[in-house]
Amino acid sequence: MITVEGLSKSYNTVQGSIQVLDNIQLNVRKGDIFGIIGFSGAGKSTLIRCLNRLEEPDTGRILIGDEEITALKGAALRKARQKIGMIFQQFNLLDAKTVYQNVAFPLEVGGYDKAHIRTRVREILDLVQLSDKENSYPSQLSGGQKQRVGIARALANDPTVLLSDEATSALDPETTYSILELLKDINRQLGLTILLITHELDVLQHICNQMAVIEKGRIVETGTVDKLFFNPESQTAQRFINIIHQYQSRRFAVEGVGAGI
Ligand SMILES: Nc1ncnc2c1ncn2[C@@H]1O[C@H](COP(=O)(O)OP(=O)(O)OP(=O)(O)O)[C@@H](O)[C@H]1O
Repeated sequence: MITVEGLSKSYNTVQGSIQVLDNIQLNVRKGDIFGIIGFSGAGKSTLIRCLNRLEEPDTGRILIGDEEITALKGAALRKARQKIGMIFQQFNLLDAKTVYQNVAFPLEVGGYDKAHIRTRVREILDLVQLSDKENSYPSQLSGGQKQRVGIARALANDPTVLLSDEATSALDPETTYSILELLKDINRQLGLTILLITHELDVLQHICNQMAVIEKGRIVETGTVDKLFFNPESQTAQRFINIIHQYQSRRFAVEGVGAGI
């Protein structure tokens, strides 16, 4: 469903060119919830933004469904982007528009008629359990509700994949779980392939079946999420797992037998 071959990307800065992604290879199957985990600065956001060409890769090929994204430009690229839903850490909602208008926006851009838009927006707001908020403005919503609007907007055009750029990082743990559960439901109900980036093992553990570990712009490990927990191979994966082990052993030292169980 998503194939990335030989993707590299550098940024020009006042200090010169810095290479942020180095020969990335990825293969995400249809129906996967695929998590890319890495520490801050590893290149996660750059990678996910290259997938829909919000960032322009230097080299490499990106295929999503039947489309070779890296071969498209102009109107063809804009059309292909309509089938790539994306959600963001800071939600990126239009503050001057209501919930209804935010979700309707990509459908208006897609040129659908008003009756279709009305039916689709109501259907999607029902799916994300926000039907009672259609006339509210983003400023009147909680963080979790704002992200539900973000998800509804991303789903409006019936995308083939959903990209999540740290979508739960700005949310408290309880709200994070409710959003992750919603993404899981959407994956199950719609069979939608989800690719997410995160720096939280919890997120990976909670919803992903497959993962890749990114370290200094390179994919250093891929496989199932269970493999990451039981047999971490890369330095980054081992650092993530060590953080959990240290936390558990400290709790054990403070609380004794049964701590953390
Ligand atoms: N527009 C830019 N211009 C120059 N350097 C950039 C730009 N965007 C990102 N970088 C640099 O590229 C590297 C990777 O950044 P990126 O945001 O992709 O990492 P990340 O893994 O998503 O980090 P975080 O978890 O902190 O968001 C960092 O060193 C960052 O400073």
